[in-house]
Amino acid sequence: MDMNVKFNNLLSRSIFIFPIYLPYMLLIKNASQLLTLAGGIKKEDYELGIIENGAVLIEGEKIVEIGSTKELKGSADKEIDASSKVVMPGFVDPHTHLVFSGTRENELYMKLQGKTYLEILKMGGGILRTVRATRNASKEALIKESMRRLDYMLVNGTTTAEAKSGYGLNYEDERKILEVINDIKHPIDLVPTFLGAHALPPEFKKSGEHIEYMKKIIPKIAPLAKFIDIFCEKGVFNCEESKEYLDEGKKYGLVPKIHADEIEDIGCTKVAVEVGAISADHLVKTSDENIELMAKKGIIAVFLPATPYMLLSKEYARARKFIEMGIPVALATDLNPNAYTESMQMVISLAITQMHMLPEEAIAASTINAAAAIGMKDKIGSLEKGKQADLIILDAKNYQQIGYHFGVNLVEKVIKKGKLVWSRGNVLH
Ligand SMILES: N=CN[C@@H](CCC(=O)O)C(=O)O
Ligand SMILES: [Zn+2]
Repeated sequence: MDMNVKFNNLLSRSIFIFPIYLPYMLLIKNASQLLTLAGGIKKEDYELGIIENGAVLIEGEKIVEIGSTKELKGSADKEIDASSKVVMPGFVDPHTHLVFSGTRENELYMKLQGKTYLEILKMGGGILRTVRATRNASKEALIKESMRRLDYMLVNGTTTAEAKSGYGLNYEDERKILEVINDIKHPIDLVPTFLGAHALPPEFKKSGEHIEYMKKIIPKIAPLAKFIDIFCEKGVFNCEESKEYLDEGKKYGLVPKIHADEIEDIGCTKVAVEVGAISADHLVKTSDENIELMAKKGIIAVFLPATPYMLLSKEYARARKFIEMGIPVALATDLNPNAYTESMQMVISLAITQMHMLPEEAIAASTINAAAAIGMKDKIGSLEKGKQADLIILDAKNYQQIGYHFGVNLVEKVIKKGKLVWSRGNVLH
């Protein structure tokens, strides 16, 4: 048999054996408003990029085309009609403590009697109460509890979230939490943060001793995390300890984040600037001078309005000041047993009503800016060609209804990596 015939036989057999799968094409069409959020993370850059009667063409896990329904219709295997709905990027939640055991609703009574967050912590409640419960919980139990929270997050429109350790405060239990974050199987993509310096555990008398212990375990724990974080606060960890601990994390490739100025401004944003943090979070008490410092270094401000809300506080981060200073601002739930919410829609409502952010600013802060706060703005957070196809379809005629129509879940469908993973009425993932 001559070579040619042999080659043709081989080719025909190989085509037969390895049929080439055409990737699945999905078209989301007829959106009353399609928000692309393409453009950037600073006020003067980003725009909602609204397309009336918009459509998104998805191939496999990626967005391949954005445009009007007229341009794109008829080009997919499956179509989802988004008539009189808003279509936008899935919410990104850049600050959560979602892996924990036990709850602290009892502390509502203490707050109602006027006890402060730090007073409750000093009494062995707060974070330390959750540490005791989480240390006693098995990895399996933590996975089970976290899956329920992730399901609530998904149906409320979150498609990517950061998740911190911080309720172990020793090597074994910090590792256990980070393994849960790395191993859990859920449509929501998780980004792990090592928050070993979250509070002073009972085994140490001085905060400096705990920092020394945590610095020693960083080499073993670093492979399980992308970020490192600390609760820089009066009576918890001071600026010097924070800088030392974050700098040690950087040696092992961990990108710094910092809980700053939640209760007092002791200068933690200065530490954020010195270590080149990707974000500083809370910022309720940040002084004008330190806001200016953050502006110079382009550090992303992450606001967590659900925390003052659940601390019965009237004081929220001065979002307008940060925005006027040109600082990119993001929003997050801060999901934890003190601020126990999975809803980015509730956070958007609080950002508008309590921090006077414009709806457009709050939406950008919950998508593209939030993606930037976890180093993922090139992959998610906006609807652009080549980005991951993470979208949500909301029962809203226009985007201003998000935050305005509050206390309910407006999300009707969630598409994650090009797949419909949740549709109101049944769970598909
Ligand atoms: N303040 C520090 N850490 C979390 C709260 C954790 C907790 O209270 O369990 C926060 O960011 O608010
Ligand atoms: Zn936090």
